[in-house]
Amino acid sequence: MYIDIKPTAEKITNNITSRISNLDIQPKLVAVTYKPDDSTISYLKSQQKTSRKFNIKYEIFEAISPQNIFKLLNELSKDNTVHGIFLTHPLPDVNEIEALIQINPDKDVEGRHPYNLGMLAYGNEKFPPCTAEAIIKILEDITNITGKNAVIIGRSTAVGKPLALMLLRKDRSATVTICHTKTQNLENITKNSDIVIAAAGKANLITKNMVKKNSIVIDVGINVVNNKIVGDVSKDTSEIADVTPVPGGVGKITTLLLMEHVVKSVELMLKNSNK
Ligand SMILES: NC(=O)C1=CN([C@@H]2O[C@H](COP(=O)(O)OP(=O)(O)OC[C@H]3O[C@@H](n4cnc5c(N)ncnc54)[C@H](OP(=O)(O)O)[C@@H]3O)[C@@H](O)[C@H]2O)C=CC1
Ligand SMILES: Nc1nc(=O)c2c([nH]1)NC[C@@H]1CN(c3ccc(C(=O)N[C@@H](CCC(=O)O)C(=O)O)cc3)C=[N+]21
Repeated sequence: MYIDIKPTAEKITNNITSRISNLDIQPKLVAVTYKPDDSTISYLKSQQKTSRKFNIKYEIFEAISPQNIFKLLNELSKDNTVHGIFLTHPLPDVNEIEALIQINPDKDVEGRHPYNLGMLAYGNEKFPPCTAEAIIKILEDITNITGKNAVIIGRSTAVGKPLALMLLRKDRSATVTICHTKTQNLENITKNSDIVIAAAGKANLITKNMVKKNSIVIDVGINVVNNKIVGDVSKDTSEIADVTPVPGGVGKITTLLLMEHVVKSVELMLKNSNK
C-alpha cells in the first residue's frame, strides 16, 4: 500500500495558516543556490509554490562563484527583512561547512549550522533539519516508533545523520542502523527492519524482495529518470510494505516544515525584540 500523507500535510498546513494570521509582518524566506542539480531544482520549485500559498515572501539567489555564496550568506544574515535562509545541498566545488557558518543560526531554518546541529545532538529541536523532521512526523502519525528496528540508508549530514539523532531521542527510542555504500548485505539488514528509510538518491535501490512483510518504507529519494521524478524504492515494494509515494510524499512535508520554520523564526525574533 501507499501511505496517505494528506492528514500529516493538513495538520501542518492548518498550524502554519493560523500562526501566520497572528503575525503583523510578512515572513521572508531566501534560497541561495549554486549549480543546482535536478533534485535541487525540484525543491526550489516546490518552495516557490508553497511559499506563495502561505503568502510568505520568497526569493532565489543563484551565486555566480563559490566566493559569491559566502558574500550572499553574509549579507542575507544581516538583512533584517530576511527571516529564513536556505542553502542548497550539494554544493559542488565548495566547502559546505565554511558556507554554513556564514548563516546567522537564528535564520538557519534547516538547522544545518554546526550550532543548531550540535543542539540537535543534545535533543534540542529548535530547527530540526526539515527532511528528518518530515520523516519523524509521518512515522509518528502512523506508528509507535519506540523499540522498532529502523534502518536508514544514507549517512549525509543533511538527512541520514540528523534523522538518526532524532530517532534515538529518548522519547522516540528506535533502534537505529545506518547504511552507506560500504555496507555489506544491505538486504539482510532491510529484511529484518520494521522501518526502512531510503535516502540514498538511487532509483530502485530498494525492491520488494529486500523488505519485511507489513514493514514501513519511507522513500526520501528524489531522482529524475526519463524526465520524471522517482524515489529510491521500486513500485512493487508497495505490494508487501507500506510505502510513502514520490512525488507527493516526504518532499511535500519537507517543504511545509521549511515554511513552518520560517514562521517560527519570525515568532522568535518578535519575542526577543519585546524583551
Ligand atoms: N524528499 C526530500 O525532502 C528530500 C530528498 N532528498 C533526496 O534524498 C536523496 C539523498 O540526499 P542526500 O542525503 O542529500 O544525498 P547525499 O548524496 O549527500 O548522500 C547519499 C547517501 O546515500 C548513500 N548511498 C548512495 N548510494 C548507496 C547505495 N547504493 N547503497 C547504500 N548507500 C548508498 C551514500 O553513501 P556514502 O556516504 O558511502 O557515499 C550517502 O551516505 C537524494 O535523492 C536527494 O535528492 C534530500 C533531501 C530532502
Ligand atoms: N539544503 C537542502 N535541503 C534539502 O532538503 C534538499 C536540498 N538541499 N537539495 C535537494 C534535495 C531534494 N529536496 C526536495 C524536497 C522536496 C521536493 C518536492 O516537494 N517535490 C515535489 C515534486 C515537485 C515537482 O513535481 O517538481 C514532490 O515530491 O511532491 C523535491 C526535492 C530537498 N533537498
